[in-house]
Amino acid sequence: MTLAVLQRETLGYGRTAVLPEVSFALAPGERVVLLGRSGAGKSTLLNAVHDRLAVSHRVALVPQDHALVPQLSVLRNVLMGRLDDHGAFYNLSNLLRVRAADRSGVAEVLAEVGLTDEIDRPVHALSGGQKQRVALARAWWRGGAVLIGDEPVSAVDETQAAALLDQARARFETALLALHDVGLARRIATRLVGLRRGGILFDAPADTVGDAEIAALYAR
Ligand SMILES: Nc1ncnc2c1ncn2[C@@H]1O[C@H](COP(=O)(O)OP(=O)(O)OP(=O)(O)O)[C@@H](O)[C@H]1O
Repeated sequence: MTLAVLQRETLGYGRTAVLPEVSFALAPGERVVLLGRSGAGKSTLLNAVHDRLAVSHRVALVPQDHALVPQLSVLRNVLMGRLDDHGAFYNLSNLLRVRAADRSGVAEVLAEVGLTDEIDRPVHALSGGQKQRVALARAWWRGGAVLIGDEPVSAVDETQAAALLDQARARFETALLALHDVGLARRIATRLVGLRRGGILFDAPADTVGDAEIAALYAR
């Protein structure tokens, strides 16, 4: 069984093909990490898989730019992870006055990502790493079958990144992530996919991909 399949599909923008005739499948229980140089097409593939999956599954997304609302508090940004669970009236009234149960639920995920003291601060006043952790907390709050993350721990230190990826593993059965840190990729991935020059250079179980294969991805 697979959650999402691309079969010889050409992904790109307008008339520009970034990944011509690419094939990729994601199965339940897999933690797939995309590796490759900047511009190799990791976000392009991730977004294509997200678009297909989101039609039929609950997906928690951590986009590269975080997609937060800077003027709103951390609490309200995290609440947005479940906007589509409720009707407009619930969401609007909750925006004005957050229900106690929602606040305490969000406080729990904020504690996990180390943002307890930031719950009422506006997002624009946070550091880059704090903003990234708000985006992760929103995904934790949303939950779902699959986590899709585009460089989701790029702005935090390595120890924090490892802890956050461990949380991701505990919370989501299946994950598709783009990461630039190979050590972190090896920590979480069951499968590694290397993108280079408009195609997939390797797609294999993580423990079968050698360091030389990974180094070849980044060679000039
Ligand atoms: N919205 C867009 N419109 C046109 N071209 C785009 C757009 N987004 C990305 N591209 C191009 O597609 C190619 C792949 O970009 P993509 O963002 O998928 O790479 P990436 O591997 O995720 O890079 P990075 O590690 O820098 O995030 C690049 O050449 C990029 O310039």
